[in-house]
Amino acid sequence: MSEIAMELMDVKKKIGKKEIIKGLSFTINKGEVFGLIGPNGAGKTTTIRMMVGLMQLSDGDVQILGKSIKTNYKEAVREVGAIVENPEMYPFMTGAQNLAHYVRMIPGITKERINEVVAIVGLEKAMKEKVGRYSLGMRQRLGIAQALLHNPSVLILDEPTNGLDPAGIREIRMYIRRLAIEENVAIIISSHLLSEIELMCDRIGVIKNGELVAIQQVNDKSEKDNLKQVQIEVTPVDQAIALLKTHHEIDAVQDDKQLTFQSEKEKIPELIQTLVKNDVAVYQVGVTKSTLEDKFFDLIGENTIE
Ligand SMILES: Nc1ncnc2c1ncn2[C@@H]1O[C@H](COP(=O)(O)OP(=O)(O)OP(=O)(O)O)[C@@H](O)[C@H]1O
Repeated sequence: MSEIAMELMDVKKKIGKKEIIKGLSFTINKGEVFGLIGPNGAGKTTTIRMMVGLMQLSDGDVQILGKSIKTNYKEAVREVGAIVENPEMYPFMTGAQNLAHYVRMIPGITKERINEVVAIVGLEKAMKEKVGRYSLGMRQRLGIAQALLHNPSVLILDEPTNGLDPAGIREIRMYIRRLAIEENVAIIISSHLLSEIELMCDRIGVIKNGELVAIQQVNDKSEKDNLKQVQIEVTPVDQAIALLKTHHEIDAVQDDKQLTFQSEKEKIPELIQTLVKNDVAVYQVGVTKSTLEDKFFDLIGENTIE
């Protein structure tokens, strides 16, 4: 079973009277690349700011390696590396000087670790060059290296491909995938572009109006083709969500009175049996062919899907 790196538990955010995030719950595993996607204003940045401890939660909790961001802030945040706003880099200094400058602020980072992260993002040869001469993609990679220095369990990147040309996007994608595998970190990426994120993520969570509307596996093509979108109408809903999670490792999402999740068709009777055996009343079971892309067309509108 995969190890959970981060768990969002009914996370809510209210600013003034407006509820911006309305109860987000999902988990991200070590070694997994998780995409958070949704239209502009959906709540991605707000969610990420809460995940990294830059913004307080109004309700719920975020746990990183089981450490609560509310009750164990320092230890929880220690496990997170992030690029939320553009990382501060000095163009007149070389890559190596920038990292050395940054390291002065965090105790315990060795020279070996610096060399290690530089190698992970493939910037060995550019270390002696001034950052002002770097391409945007190289600057992003240096930012990623910086965020990795303290060996975090979770790396969070807000719109990492913003402003990059196709070659830069390809580069970042490659390093992100490599990072998840080699360092076994959980990587969370936000974007409003499906086409970009689909290629680098294992799973994608779709948010709209501060709510999670779908979670979908993406990278494993064979599995993706075999998976069905299942909707069930059940009570009590919370119990059904918990049962699917503990017995079958399924992340079900509440969508009005229904629960939606992905499953292989052959497994559906078994899932329903678990629910019924545990006194959950099942009123309806539906299977649709709706794909993630269809959802995006509904959600985001055609013109932003490339
Ligand atoms: N400080 C604030 N005060 C009031 N409303 C806010 C504040 N910050 C964000 N919002 C609102 O919260 C909602 C979510 O914003 P957020 O920036 O998290 O969305 P997003 O999905 O990251 O969008 P984008 O892709 O445009 O960055 C928006 O409707 C935004 O107007």
